[in-house]
Amino acid sequence: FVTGRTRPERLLQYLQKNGTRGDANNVVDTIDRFCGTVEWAMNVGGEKGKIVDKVVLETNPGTVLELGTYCGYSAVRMGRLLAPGSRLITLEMNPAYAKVAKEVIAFAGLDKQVEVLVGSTTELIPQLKKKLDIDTFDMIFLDHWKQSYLPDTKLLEECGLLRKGTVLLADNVICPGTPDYLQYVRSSPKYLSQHFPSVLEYTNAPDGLEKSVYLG
Ligand SMILES: Nc1ncnc2c1ncn2[C@@H]1O[C@H](Cn2cc(CNC(=O)c3cc([N+](=O)[O-])cc(O)c3O)nn2)[C@@H](O)[C@H]1O
Ligand SMILES: [Mg+2]
Repeated sequence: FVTGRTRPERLLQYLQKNGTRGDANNVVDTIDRFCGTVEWAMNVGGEKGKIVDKVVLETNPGTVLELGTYCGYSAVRMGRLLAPGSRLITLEMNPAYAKVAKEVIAFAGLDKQVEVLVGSTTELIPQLKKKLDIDTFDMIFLDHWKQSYLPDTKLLEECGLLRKGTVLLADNVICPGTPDYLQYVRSSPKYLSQHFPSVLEYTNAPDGLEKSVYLG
């Protein structure tokens, strides 16, 4: 048994005990085993994760921005598929979670490709161009507070961080659900959206991902 105070700490302890350091595929499988057999956690998970893998491989992004790192599962899942020299920036406002995520990402051997920034999206998004030598992102993964998806998408547009063809991939558009975000990306002429039905991580409850291409 593991003795961490918080769920992310228990997940990290389980990984350190049962995982293979430097093997990102094994880290993904080990976290999925923890969540499937010991304790549920809000990672995108294995089923939806296969759809994330497909979109990342099709997009082959040089720069990825993730909103809501949590334990770093999806950062490792996407980071393991990036071409050498590509970068994934992930934003996490909870310092304790960010600390766990940094250790999970380092355990997977991806600390060169993946960078965790601690702070809220509202505070960090306007600073990204200055902080990083990144002009626009090729892909955005939204997995933070569901009511923040829409305002943060508009903020990304206003800050000029999207370009023609940027792929937005949103988790949980069915469960817990992001109705205002879905309505926006499906009705706005600025986006071309596609829905990928799936199940909520580690359960058989209906959920799904929404892939929306920014048309500029
Ligand atoms: N504006 C924000 N800026 C930066 N980090 C944020 C922000 N909002 C939440 N976070 C961070 O995301 C992490 C994880 N998180 C994600 C959510 C929202 N996600 C869910 O609530 C969720 C819930 C379920 N579920 O209930 O079944 C399943 C999922 O896949 C989910 O992503 N809340 N905290 C937390 O560490 C939090 O600090
Ligand atoms: Mg999620």
